[in-house]
Amino acid sequence: MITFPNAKINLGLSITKKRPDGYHNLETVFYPVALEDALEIHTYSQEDKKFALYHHELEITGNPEDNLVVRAYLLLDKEYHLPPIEIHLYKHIPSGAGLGGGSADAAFMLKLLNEYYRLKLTDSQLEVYAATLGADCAFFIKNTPTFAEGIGNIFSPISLSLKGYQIAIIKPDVFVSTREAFSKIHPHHPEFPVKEVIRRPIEEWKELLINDFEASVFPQHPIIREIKEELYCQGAVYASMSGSGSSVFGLFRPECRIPDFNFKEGTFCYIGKL
Ligand SMILES: C[C@](O)(CO)[C@H](O)COP(=O)(O)OP(=O)(O)OC[C@H]1O[C@@H](n2ccc(N)nc2=O)[C@H](O)[C@@H]1O
Ligand SMILES: Nc1ncnc2c1ncn2[C@@H]1O[C@H](COP(=O)(O)OP(=O)(O)OP(=O)(O)O)[C@@H](O)[C@H]1O
Repeated sequence: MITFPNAKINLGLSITKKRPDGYHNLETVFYPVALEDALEIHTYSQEDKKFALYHHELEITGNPEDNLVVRAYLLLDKEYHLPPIEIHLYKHIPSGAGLGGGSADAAFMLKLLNEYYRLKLTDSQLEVYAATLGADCAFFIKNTPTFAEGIGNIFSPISLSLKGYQIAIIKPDVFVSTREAFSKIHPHHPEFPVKEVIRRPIEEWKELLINDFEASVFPQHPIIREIKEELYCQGAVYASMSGSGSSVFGLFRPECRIPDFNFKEGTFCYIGKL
């Protein structure tokens, strides 16, 4: 059975408080984007080991047992004693991009196992499992535009549709550590709360909708700021870094002709429709 885990972008991201457990409270809107990995599982015929993981296309660092799809499988296996499986992960969403690729893979693995082995878990139950795998993992269970607060795990649905808009996602060949990015933030409540700005016309977002990580990440990696500026030069109605970087997205009106970008070699570029 196969599924297609998709990326997310953050529309606005305010880091409001450092918590005693070391994590941070934040406010953001998660919006799904059709940039997809492919994730396929089969019951494994050789029963001498629990799983075999094969990656294809983009590289993923780390040991197989640390891969989030494997962690998702082992989490459900602990409770439901699943058969051994063979996993094929075709990676197209770049890692360390702020696009939630690893979290999406994990959440889609939970949904896939639920369906394949008829575990009959509800979305709420799947969200509880997902939340133990990563801060923004639970979003990908329902995978609809969502306002998130808490550590990124308390959700309220929002009625926001960007249908018809085009999106460009550009990721330069630089890595931003999410943990390190959080450590450089001075948490504060925003002048214009994300939840309110998002209800305003998209033309107003440029001045009001802020990703707090940009202020600390741009000085260290000026190329990310340059990409954002280029997206505005090319006609984006709104552009921002996603998550803690290093990707930047630009939203373009349905009728706008997105040019062929000419970024440095090694830059990841995706152009699609919302
Ligand atoms: C910044 C965002 O991309 C916004 O969507 C996400 O909140 C990041 O989510 P993620 O990559 O799934 O993050 P995790 O893998 O859970 O956490 C990585 C590290 O980031 C820090 N972290 C993460 C989320 C959060 N609300 N506060 C934090 O301080 C913690 O040091 C944590 O060890
Ligand atoms: N299935 C997976 N796909 C990608 N990375 C994975 C996966 N499993 C574990 N990882 C590890 O997680 C790290 C972060 O990858 P991820 O794709 O989630 O990017 P991210 O940009 O940090 O996403 P986020 O928006 O959640 O911050 C990688 O460096 C990698 O070592």
